[in-house]
Amino acid sequence: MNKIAVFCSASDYIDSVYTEKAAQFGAWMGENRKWLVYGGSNRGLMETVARAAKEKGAMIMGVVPTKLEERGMVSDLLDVTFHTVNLSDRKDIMLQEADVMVALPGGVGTLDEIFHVMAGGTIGYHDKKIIFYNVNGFWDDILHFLKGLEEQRFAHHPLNNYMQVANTFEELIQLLA
Ligand SMILES: Nc1ncnc2c1ncn2[C@@H]1O[C@H](COP(=O)(O)O)[C@@H](O)[C@H]1O
Repeated sequence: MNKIAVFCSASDYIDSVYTEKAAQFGAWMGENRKWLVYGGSNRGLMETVARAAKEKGAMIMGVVPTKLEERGMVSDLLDVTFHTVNLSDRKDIMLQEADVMVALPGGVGTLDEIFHVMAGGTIGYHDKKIIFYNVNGFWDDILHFLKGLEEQRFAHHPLNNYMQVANTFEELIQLLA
Protein backbone atom coordinates (compact mmCIF):
# COMPACT_ATOMS: atom_id res chain seq x y z
CA MET A 1 0.00 0.00 0.00
CA ASN A 2 1.91 3.00 -1.21
CA LYS A 3 -0.64 5.77 -1.34
CA ILE A 4 -2.41 6.38 1.93
CA ALA A 5 -5.27 8.83 2.22
CA VAL A 6 -5.51 10.40 5.65
CA PHE A 7 -8.71 12.00 6.90
CA CYS A 8 -8.27 14.03 10.08
CA SER A 9 -9.05 17.18 11.98
CA ALA A 10 -8.43 20.65 10.60
CA SER A 11 -8.64 22.11 14.11
CA ASP A 12 -5.65 23.75 15.80
CA TYR A 13 -7.26 23.57 19.24
CA ILE A 14 -7.32 19.87 20.08
CA ASP A 15 -5.47 17.90 22.75
CA SER A 16 -1.75 17.34 22.11
CA VAL A 17 -2.16 13.54 22.37
CA TYR A 18 -3.76 13.62 18.92
CA THR A 19 -1.05 15.84 17.48
CA GLU A 20 1.68 13.52 18.78
CA LYS A 21 0.07 10.45 17.25
CA ALA A 22 -0.53 12.23 13.94
CA ALA A 23 3.13 13.26 13.82
CA GLN A 24 4.26 9.72 14.63
CA PHE A 25 2.14 8.35 11.80
CA GLY A 26 3.34 11.02 9.38
CA ALA A 27 6.98 10.23 10.21
CA TRP A 28 6.34 6.53 9.60
CA MET A 29 4.90 7.35 6.18
CA GLY A 30 8.01 9.30 5.28
CA GLU A 31 10.40 6.64 6.58
CA ASN A 32 8.54 4.04 4.53
CA ARG A 33 8.42 6.19 1.39
CA LYS A 34 4.65 6.40 1.23
CA TRP A 35 2.57 8.98 -0.55
CA LEU A 36 0.27 11.00 1.68
CA VAL A 37 -3.03 11.81 -0.03
CA TYR A 38 -5.08 14.30 1.98
CA GLY A 39 -7.16 17.44 1.87
CA GLY A 40 -4.17 19.80 1.60
CA SER A 41 -5.16 22.21 4.37
CA ASN A 42 -2.56 23.95 6.52
CA ARG A 43 -4.60 23.49 9.71
CA GLY A 44 -4.71 21.06 12.61
CA LEU A 45 -3.75 17.42 12.32
CA MET A 46 -3.77 17.79 8.54
CA GLU A 47 -0.73 20.05 8.64
CA THR A 48 0.86 18.01 11.45
CA VAL A 49 0.74 14.74 9.57
CA ALA A 50 1.87 16.32 6.30
CA ARG A 51 4.82 18.14 7.90
CA ALA A 52 6.05 15.04 9.72
CA ALA A 53 5.64 12.91 6.59
CA LYS A 54 7.45 15.40 4.37
CA GLU A 55 10.33 15.86 6.82
CA LYS A 56 10.96 12.11 6.63
CA GLY A 57 10.74 11.88 2.85
CA ALA A 58 7.11 11.21 1.93
CA MET A 59 5.56 12.70 -1.16
CA ILE A 60 2.53 14.85 -0.44
CA MET A 61 -0.57 14.97 -2.62
CA GLY A 62 -3.11 17.61 -1.63
CA VAL A 63 -6.66 17.55 -2.96
CA VAL A 64 -7.78 21.10 -2.49
CA PRO A 65 -11.27 22.55 -2.95
CA THR A 66 -11.63 26.12 -4.21
CA LYS A 67 -13.01 27.39 -0.89
CA LEU A 68 -9.80 26.48 0.90
CA GLU A 69 -7.73 28.21 -1.77
CA GLU A 70 -9.86 31.36 -1.57
CA ARG A 71 -9.28 31.47 2.18
CA GLY A 72 -5.52 30.98 1.96
CA MET A 73 -5.73 27.68 3.86
CA VAL A 74 -3.58 25.57 1.54
CA SER A 75 -0.44 23.96 2.92
CA ASP A 76 2.88 24.90 1.36
CA LEU A 77 4.06 21.28 1.73
CA LEU A 78 2.31 19.87 -1.34
CA ASP A 79 4.33 18.11 -4.06
CA VAL A 80 1.24 17.48 -6.18
CA THR A 81 -1.96 19.52 -6.03
CA PHE A 82 -5.38 18.51 -7.30
CA HIS A 83 -7.78 21.43 -7.54
CA THR A 84 -11.42 20.51 -6.93
CA VAL A 85 -14.65 22.43 -7.22
CA ASN A 86 -16.19 21.19 -3.99
CA LEU A 87 -15.98 18.60 -1.21
CA SER A 88 -17.73 15.91 -3.27
CA ASP A 89 -15.18 15.73 -6.05
CA ARG A 90 -12.44 16.11 -3.46
CA LYS A 91 -13.61 12.91 -1.77
CA ASP A 92 -13.88 11.11 -5.10
CA ILE A 93 -10.31 12.03 -6.05
CA MET A 94 -8.84 11.05 -2.68
CA LEU A 95 -10.63 7.70 -2.94
CA GLN A 96 -9.49 7.21 -6.51
CA GLU A 97 -5.84 8.09 -5.79
CA ALA A 98 -5.28 6.18 -2.55
CA ASP A 99 -4.84 2.47 -1.93
CA VAL A 100 -6.25 2.67 1.58
CA MET A 101 -7.77 5.32 3.82
CA VAL A 102 -6.90 6.07 7.45
CA ALA A 103 -9.19 8.12 9.69
CA LEU A 104 -7.42 9.93 12.48
CA PRO A 105 -9.53 11.85 14.99
CA GLY A 106 -11.57 14.58 13.35
CA GLY A 107 -14.88 16.38 13.13
CA VAL A 108 -17.74 16.45 10.63
CA GLY A 109 -15.40 16.80 7.65
CA THR A 110 -13.60 13.63 8.67
CA LEU A 111 -16.89 11.83 9.32
CA ASP A 112 -18.13 12.86 5.88
CA GLU A 113 -15.01 11.37 4.29
CA ILE A 114 -15.24 8.13 6.29
CA PHE A 115 -18.84 7.48 5.34
CA HIS A 116 -18.23 8.40 1.71
CA VAL A 117 -15.68 5.60 1.55
CA MET A 118 -17.81 3.08 3.45
CA ALA A 119 -21.00 3.82 1.55
CA GLY A 120 -19.22 3.48 -1.81
CA GLY A 121 -17.78 0.15 -0.70
CA THR A 122 -21.11 -1.24 0.44
CA ILE A 123 -22.66 -0.87 -3.01
CA GLY A 124 -19.59 -2.06 -4.87
CA TYR A 125 -18.03 1.10 -6.30
CA HIS A 126 -14.64 0.05 -4.90
CA ASP A 127 -13.03 -2.43 -2.53
CA LYS A 128 -10.87 -0.04 -0.50
CA LYS A 129 -11.08 -0.03 3.26
CA ILE A 130 -11.13 2.69 5.83
CA ILE A 131 -8.97 2.13 8.91
CA PHE A 132 -10.16 3.87 12.05
CA TYR A 133 -7.06 4.88 14.00
CA ASN A 134 -8.67 4.85 17.41
CA VAL A 135 -6.25 7.13 19.25
CA ASN A 136 -7.24 7.48 22.89
CA GLY A 137 -10.51 5.64 22.18
CA PHE A 138 -11.60 8.60 20.07
CA TRP A 139 -13.74 6.50 17.71
CA ASP A 140 -15.30 4.25 20.39
CA ASP A 141 -18.75 5.86 20.22
CA ILE A 142 -18.93 5.63 16.43
CA LEU A 143 -17.69 2.03 16.47
CA HIS A 144 -20.33 1.17 19.04
CA PHE A 145 -22.99 2.82 16.88
CA LEU A 146 -21.83 0.89 13.80
CA LYS A 147 -22.00 -2.37 15.77
CA GLY A 148 -25.60 -1.46 16.64
CA LEU A 149 -26.38 -1.00 12.95
CA GLU A 150 -25.25 -4.56 12.34
CA GLU A 151 -27.12 -5.99 15.31
CA GLN A 152 -30.34 -4.29 14.20
CA ARG A 153 -29.71 -5.36 10.60
CA PHE A 154 -29.46 -1.87 9.17
CA ALA A 155 -26.13 -2.93 7.71
CA HIS A 156 -26.56 -5.14 4.67
CA HIS A 157 -23.16 -6.85 5.01
CA PRO A 158 -20.65 -7.26 7.85
CA LEU A 159 -19.14 -3.79 8.18
CA ASN A 160 -15.73 -5.35 8.71
CA ASN A 161 -15.79 -5.90 4.95
CA TYR A 162 -15.36 -2.14 4.58
CA MET A 163 -13.52 -1.01 7.70
CA GLN A 164 -10.78 -1.98 10.13
CA VAL A 165 -9.84 -0.66 13.55
CA ALA A 166 -6.35 0.04 14.90
CA ASN A 167 -6.31 0.74 18.60
CA THR A 168 -2.55 1.33 18.72
CA PHE A 169 0.15 2.64 16.42
CA GLU A 170 1.55 -0.90 16.12
CA GLU A 171 -1.84 -2.24 15.03
CA LEU A 172 -2.11 0.53 12.46
CA ILE A 173 1.27 -0.30 10.97
CA GLN A 174 0.39 -4.00 10.85
CA LEU A 175 -2.79 -3.24 8.93
CA LEU A 176 -0.86 -1.13 6.45
CA ALA A 177 1.92 -3.69 5.97
N1 LIG B 1 -13.08 23.45 5.99
C1 LIG B 1 -12.23 22.42 5.89
N2 LIG B 1 -10.92 22.65 6.04
C2 LIG B 1 -10.06 21.64 5.91
N3 LIG B 1 -10.44 20.38 5.67
C3 LIG B 1 -11.73 20.10 5.53
C4 LIG B 1 -12.68 21.09 5.62
N4 LIG B 1 -13.91 20.53 5.44
C5 LIG B 1 -13.72 19.23 5.24
N5 LIG B 1 -12.40 18.95 5.28
C6 LIG B 1 -11.91 17.56 5.17
O1 LIG B 1 -12.38 16.94 6.38
C7 LIG B 1 -11.30 16.82 7.30
C8 LIG B 1 -11.20 18.00 8.21
O2 LIG B 1 -12.46 18.44 8.65
P1 LIG B 1 -12.84 18.31 10.22
O3 LIG B 1 -14.25 18.81 10.30
O4 LIG B 1 -11.87 19.15 11.00
O5 LIG B 1 -12.75 16.85 10.57
C9 LIG B 1 -10.07 16.67 6.44
O6 LIG B 1 -9.75 15.30 6.27
C10 LIG B 1 -10.41 17.37 5.14
O7 LIG B 1 -10.00 16.62 4.00
